[in-house]
Amino acid sequence: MSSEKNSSSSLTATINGHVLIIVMGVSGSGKSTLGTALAKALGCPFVDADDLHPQTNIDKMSKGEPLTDEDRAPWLINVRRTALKVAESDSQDGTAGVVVACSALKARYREVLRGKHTKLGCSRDWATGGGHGDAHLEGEQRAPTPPSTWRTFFVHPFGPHEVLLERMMARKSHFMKANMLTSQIDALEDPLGTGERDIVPIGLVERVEDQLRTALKDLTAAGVIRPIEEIDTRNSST
Ligand SMILES: Nc1ncnc2c1ncn2[C@@H]1O[C@H](COP(=O)(O)OP(=O)(O)OP(=O)(O)O)[C@@H](O)[C@H]1O
Ligand SMILES: O=C(O)[C@H](O)[C@@H](O)[C@H](O)[C@H](O)CO
Repeated sequence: MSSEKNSSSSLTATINGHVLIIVMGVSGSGKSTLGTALAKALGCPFVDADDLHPQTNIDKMSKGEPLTDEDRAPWLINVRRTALKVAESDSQDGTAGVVVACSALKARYREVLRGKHTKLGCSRDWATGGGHGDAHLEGEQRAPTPPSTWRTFFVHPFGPHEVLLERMMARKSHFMKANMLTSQIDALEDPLGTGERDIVPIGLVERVEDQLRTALKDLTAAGVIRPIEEIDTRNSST
């Protein structure tokens, strides 16, 4: 990504290599809001995983029924594959990046999003097709074979349930109603609790700009992105 592309925003950085950044969390936690801001700051595309849910999933959630592993499995595979495709089509100067807003509530879901083969607690290994192969899946559902150069990072806004509830109750036209919050919280496997290392925790009640600053700082420390200033310095010395 070129620094010129990012120059309109005050908080800017650039992708380092091939990077998939997933803003995860329960409904109403601010994934879309922070994800959009992060993508803008990085000058890379943004994908909202809610836009990739099949209509059956949306209908189910709209009726107040939580999704199951079986409902989420093909969707998660599609989220990763779509995100990489979008990033690759926007790739510049040997770098490719994309920011995705996706609930990614369970550790096994995050494994699928990292491109690792895993079972999701159902009879079939959705990521690999398991012992049955993936011949039963139609083209769009087939497991991706991600290039090994891709690194995946999760940014996780989390905080008090009362704040989440307040935010969900304030939005009127969203398909996900506030009565689904408990099931979302029950499903969440805290990525810090599971010892996952590619996680950037973010305070839910902070201003979006402060959340963005923390995310950029921690992703820079992890070597996933580079501040624009660093790029400019490097360019001017060559
Ligand atoms: N840092 C913040 N401070 C105050 N309000 C926020 C913040 N981030 C998001 N919001 C508000 O909270 C609500 C939920 O945010 P958002 O839609 O980004 O969450 P989400 O996790 O993508 O939700 P869902 O997955 O349910 O669609 C929105 O009304 C948004 O404006
Ligand atoms: O895994 C899930 O249960 C879903 O992805 C939900 O999290 C919603 O789609 C989203 O949060 C919209 O409110």
